[in-house]
Amino acid sequence: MSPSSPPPPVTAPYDVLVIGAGSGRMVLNEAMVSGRHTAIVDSGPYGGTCLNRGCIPSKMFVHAADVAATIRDAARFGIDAHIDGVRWPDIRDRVFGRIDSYAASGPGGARDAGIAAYECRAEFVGERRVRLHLPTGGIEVSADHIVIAAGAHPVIPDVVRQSGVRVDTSDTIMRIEELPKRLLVLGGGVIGIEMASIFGALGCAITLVTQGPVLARRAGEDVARRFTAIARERWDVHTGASVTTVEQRSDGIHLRLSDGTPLVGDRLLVAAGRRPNTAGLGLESAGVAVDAESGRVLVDDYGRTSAERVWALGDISSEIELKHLANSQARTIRHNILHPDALEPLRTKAIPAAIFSDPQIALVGLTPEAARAEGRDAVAATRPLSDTAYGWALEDTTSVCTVVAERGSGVVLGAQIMAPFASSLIQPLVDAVTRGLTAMDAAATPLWIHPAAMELVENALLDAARLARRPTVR
Ligand SMILES: Cc1cc2nc3c(=O)[nH]c(=O)nc-3n(C[C@H](O)[C@H](O)[C@H](O)COP(=O)(O)OP(=O)(O)OC[C@H]3O[C@@H](n4cnc5c(N)ncnc54)[C@H](O)[C@@H]3O)c2cc1C
Ligand SMILES: NC(=O)c1ccc[n+]([C@@H]2O[C@H](COP(=O)([O-])OP(=O)(O)OC[C@H]3O[C@@H](n4cnc5c(N)ncnc54)[C@H](O)[C@@H]3O)[C@@H](O)[C@H]2O)c1
Repeated sequence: MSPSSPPPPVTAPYDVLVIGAGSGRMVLNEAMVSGRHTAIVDSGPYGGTCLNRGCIPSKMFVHAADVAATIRDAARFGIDAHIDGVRWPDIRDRVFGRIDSYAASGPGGARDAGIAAYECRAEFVGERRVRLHLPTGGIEVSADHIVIAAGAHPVIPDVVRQSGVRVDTSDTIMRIEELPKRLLVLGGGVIGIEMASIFGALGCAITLVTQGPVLARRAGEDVARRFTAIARERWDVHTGASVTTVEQRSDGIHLRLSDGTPLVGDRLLVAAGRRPNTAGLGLESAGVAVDAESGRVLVDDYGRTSAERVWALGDISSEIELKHLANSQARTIRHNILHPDALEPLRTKAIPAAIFSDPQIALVGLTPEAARAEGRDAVAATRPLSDTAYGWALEDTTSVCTVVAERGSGVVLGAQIMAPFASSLIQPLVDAVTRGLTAMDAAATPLWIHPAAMELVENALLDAARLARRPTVR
């Protein structure tokens, strides 16, 4: 079969059919495909959110933003430099020039690997029976196992949707034609912060509105408070705020907040959370149960839905929406389909996360508050990067690492970092939490390169080990 030709209509059942060619594609590796009749179907570009409109493009933009920020900051180091121009079309096209061709080759790549790849919407019409809405007409296929990996989409709050004003989401903002002078951002979570960091560094004036009291709430109270303070110096930040009206006027998009504050911008980016793509999937006819409130497909510890031999993974079923977790779930479900007598549970512990803002934020395990809420007797040691030689090199005044450890045993329960490259610096702490290492073991077993930024992590671990040895003061 040529890479671009569609698969022939099939009447015989597939052994495995995957709905969603984002993380779902990982289910169909060589071991799974070999000797089996497999298929994958996707209604959008292959590669899903991460490749086409999520992790990868956003981080490619983050790098361009970091370059701009470095130039703006250069005078602090005795180097006078200024930005002569920001060529947005070139920044954008560098990103999508690479990504779009990669995505376009997805179906062909799958076919070359022996998978029947369909490019259309899938809808359950019965127990492990799916209608494929091909442009040439619908066909029905069945499969012994079906994996639902259909992802999630951005939520548009009612007040915005009902206004009829054209807004952006993370699906569209990275492909716009020109940079807005003033960007309104609704939402102070991961996407809001990353996009504000990118567009702010590229020269847009950012106004960010969020419901919560701080930005990056999930990073823990201390980091969230520190990050919010930095954000307030750069952007016009409105916390604890809700939007009551949205209006398109000749001079831009106007928002009014519940306290009466008027705001105006050239574009409005809505980053108010995401909702699973269950609508139109026909899950009822397949007997797949969905949580009414969150809209997530319900799965057990092994990734099984309520329907026999129907599995689900990634953003459609997971409370934590991260690509590395979705990939891990795909690997586990693949194992579970191949080894029905030796099922493995989905990973639920020590799932790291990062916000690729400026500065970056990264976390794993418990925050000090979460440890307290779980009734743990825990200590928290916070170290600034400015205590290390690398911090001096950066003239850093804001970066910190907190290690949370169990009092007595010193076992590392969690960590939060706000620093340049926090998404990389966190990795030894991810290892410590995953393996249940004590802070002293994690700090003293390896040698740490001097004078690297990683000494921040070593120091915080040593502090946590010391604190954990102290008895509780009552
Ligand atoms: C802007 C942004 C930045 C992000 N950055 C990061 C990051 O840095 N790190 C990180 O870990 N995570 C990041 N994420 C989250 C990450 O992208 C997702 O958690 C991950 O991609 C989810 O994978 P998935 O396979 O569950 O869903 P998806 O990748 O969304 O795949 C679902 C696929 O199913 C298809 N589909 C849906 N319905 C149907 C249907 N009825 N029939 C056929 N096909 C269908 C869709 O077209 C889609 O291709 C980011 C997300 C966004 C939005
Ligand atoms: N670096 C990464 O790993 C990365 C990057 C981007 C996205 N993601 C994933 O995508 C998911 C979705 O991101 P997100 O930023 O859309 O969601 P989020 O849940 O992280 O943040 C949503 C924010 O919007 C605010 N909000 C919600 N409704 C609002 C309203 N009506 N008015 C004002 N504020 C409102 C919330 O208070 C919250 O701060 C994340 O949870 C994350 O898992 C990950």
